[in-house]
Amino acid sequence: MSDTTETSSSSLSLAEVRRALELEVRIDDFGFTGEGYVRLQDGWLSVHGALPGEWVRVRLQPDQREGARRLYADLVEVLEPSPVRRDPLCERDASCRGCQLRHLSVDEELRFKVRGIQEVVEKFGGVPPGEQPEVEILTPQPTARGDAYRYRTSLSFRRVGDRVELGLYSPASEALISMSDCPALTAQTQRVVATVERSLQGLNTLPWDAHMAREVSAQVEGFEVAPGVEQIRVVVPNHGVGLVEVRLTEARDQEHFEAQCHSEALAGWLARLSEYLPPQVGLAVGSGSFRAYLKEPTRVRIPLGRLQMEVGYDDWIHATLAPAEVLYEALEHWLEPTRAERFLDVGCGIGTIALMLASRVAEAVGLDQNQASIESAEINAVGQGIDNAHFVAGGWETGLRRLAAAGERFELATINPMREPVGRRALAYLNPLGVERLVYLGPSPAAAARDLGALREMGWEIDRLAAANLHPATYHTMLVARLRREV
Ligand SMILES: C[S@@+](CC[C@H](N)C(=O)[O-])C[C@H]1O[C@@H](n2cnc3c(N)ncnc32)[C@H](O)[C@@H]1O
Repeated sequence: MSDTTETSSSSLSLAEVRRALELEVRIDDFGFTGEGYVRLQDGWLSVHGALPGEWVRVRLQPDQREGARRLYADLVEVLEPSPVRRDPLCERDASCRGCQLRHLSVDEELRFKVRGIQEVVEKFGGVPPGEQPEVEILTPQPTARGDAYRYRTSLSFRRVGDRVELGLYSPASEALISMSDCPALTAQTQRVVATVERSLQGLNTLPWDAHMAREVSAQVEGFEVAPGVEQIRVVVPNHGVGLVEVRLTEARDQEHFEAQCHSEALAGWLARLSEYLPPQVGLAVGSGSFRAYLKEPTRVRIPLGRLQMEVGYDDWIHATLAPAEVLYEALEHWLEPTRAERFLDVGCGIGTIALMLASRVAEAVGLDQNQASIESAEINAVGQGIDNAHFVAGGWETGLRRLAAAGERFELATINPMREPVGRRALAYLNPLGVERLVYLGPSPAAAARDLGALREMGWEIDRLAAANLHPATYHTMLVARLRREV
């Protein structure tokens, strides 16, 4: 009996798919995370890397969950390619899965992102497509291959027998996926990753302290993690000033952390790595809340538009530069600020938006729950000579309530949360704060659309929408919405 089943896909059932080793199927549409999916009689089949309309040969992944309505298969061969398929120009495309849309033309990728925004605004925001403003696209120019914008990457490290590996875990590969020539990284970041990778080879021959090895090594899927070294984080912005942080397995306390740092083996390797790194790239060792800097600079400097932002290691910051600059530029334009107005930056992080707007408004105030970021924002205000921007620490609800109780008023605001909705209770303070124009920047479109739904019920109207392409070649999209309220 042949292992390959040929059939028209939607007539298949989950049980039939489970029985087949390989199948030939027609892909129906995109799934939420950019994978191709096939509608089955009683469920779905997801195929990473397959495009709608394509006829493909797929192999069912092993160990699928009993009773699941969604099954997963790997793409074996594209038998009839879609006209919008492009060469991914990346050898690891099939195994890495970091860029889910790398095989899609840029125009189609942007259409996919616009459609995603329309769908969530309808589903969670309660606005039918016919009543939505047209979804604009905010994307770096030129989009060409849509790559090489990432200047930050966190890589795992492990030792497998005689080999060392530095890279990313992938559901499609046993080995860590090397990032030293990843086309999504800027050339400078690639170079530093390659340097660290080369220097890591030396770890194999280091005389690890037996006690330390016992203390900090762990077994992960049968592989021994290198004693002491868990993860390596690399940040290298445009003009080359960056930092490599070697993350040690969790330290119990300061003493334990220092014992790890000073172990002869690790210290030797770190000294060697420090010599290999370009002069502007600093080196730090960290573990949970402990960090020691071995080589300056201790803070990263990031050019953003006309600002030079200093970023501490506990601060949130975009992982891509050129797309973030496009977003900030659009934001300034969308807010229509005037010198008579006050501006509130909710979820201000290191203060980028407040500082960018400060010269165009009477006063800018930033709110964030991360005390370290508030301190960075203050440093950045002083560093840029801006004296009409102030920053306060606080959570969404407590922070906004405190501002409202103090009688503060703002005509303009931005809200920029992480991937969770801000929630109705906190959003309700925007009205007593007097906010009239609001731009919402939502890294999770579904979460953002829930907040938009809540705001609409409080009298806000969405008058502009955009899909911001902050992570080209991936399915990630930021929802940007401008809202107005009659006061
Ligand atoms: C996506 S970052 C935005 C940073 C900033 N707007 C920028 O453009 O660089 C989200 C920020 O929201 C803050 N945040 C997350 N949850 C929060 C909460 N419950 N209350 C206040 N701030 C919060 C985080 O600390 C983080 O700095």
